[in-house]
Amino acid sequence: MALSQKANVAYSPKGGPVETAVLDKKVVYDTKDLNLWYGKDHALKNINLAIYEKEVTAIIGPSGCGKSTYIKTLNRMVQLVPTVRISGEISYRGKSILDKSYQVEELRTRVGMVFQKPNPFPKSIYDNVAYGPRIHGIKNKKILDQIVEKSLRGAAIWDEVKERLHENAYGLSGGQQQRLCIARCLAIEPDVILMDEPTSALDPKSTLKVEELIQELKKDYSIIIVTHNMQQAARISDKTAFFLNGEVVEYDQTDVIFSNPSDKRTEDYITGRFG
Ligand SMILES: Nc1ncnc2c1ncn2[C@@H]1O[C@H](COP(=O)(O)OP(=O)(O)OP(=O)(O)O)[C@@H](O)[C@H]1O
Repeated sequence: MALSQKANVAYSPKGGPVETAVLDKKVVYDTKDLNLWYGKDHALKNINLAIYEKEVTAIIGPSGCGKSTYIKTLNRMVQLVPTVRISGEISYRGKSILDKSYQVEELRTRVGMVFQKPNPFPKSIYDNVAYGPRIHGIKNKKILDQIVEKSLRGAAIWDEVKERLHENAYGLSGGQQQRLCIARCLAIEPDVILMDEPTSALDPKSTLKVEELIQELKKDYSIIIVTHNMQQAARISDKTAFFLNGEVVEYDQTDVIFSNPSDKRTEDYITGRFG
């Protein structure tokens, strides 16, 4: 069923919420008329996207269309690139994050990120997960133990590592390292988890585990995932945005995007005609 036909959901096909008051789910991120340039390269063009809480939102599209750039605007990581220039607005929980007055540190405690390649620190499994809480001033060993166990359980890796918590994280398999990175993310109790192709370096079995984990995590977190894997987007996401050449071509419920897209370019992409 198309989003717009659902009784309690108001929705604009181009991405913005129409009447947020009648939505049963809150908007976590609202992006309005976002444009981004790397020097002269216009990488994001008039992006309008409302992202809802406790859902999985997939960002799909061919290489170089701006998917990673977009999710890196959501935690302001993209502004680490010196040539970047941005216009438009992104609000997170109602506050404009592009405003100079917005404290980026606050955003980073609310929004975690998982990257394409697992990137554990060269530390023990325990210290990887305890790192964020320690930075936030938690020193009590009992509390840290609890956070570490809860986060590793939350990332569905506790049983595999509970006997080796003080061994180096580099001794884990790639799939385990990725789930450890998700645990590290959960330890700061984020609101949102950004995932940039989190399974592209993993084998099918580990991919499945991470996908199952994402399904579990969306009960408590809002997840935005960039993926090249169309089946993955179809399997795990609630909504899907199709990006092309820096624009959002179509954004809708995932089943609509994959069964009844309204734009020919979306259909061509999901049926493998290009990209
Ligand atoms: N740090 C950067 N400096 C300059 N240009 C960049 C930078 N990062 C990305 N770009 C450019 O911005 C455009 C969008 O890139 P982006 O990485 O967001 O695309 P993507 O859809 O995530 O691609 P992929 O699927 O290959 O990861 C590309 O033209 C790319 O060359």
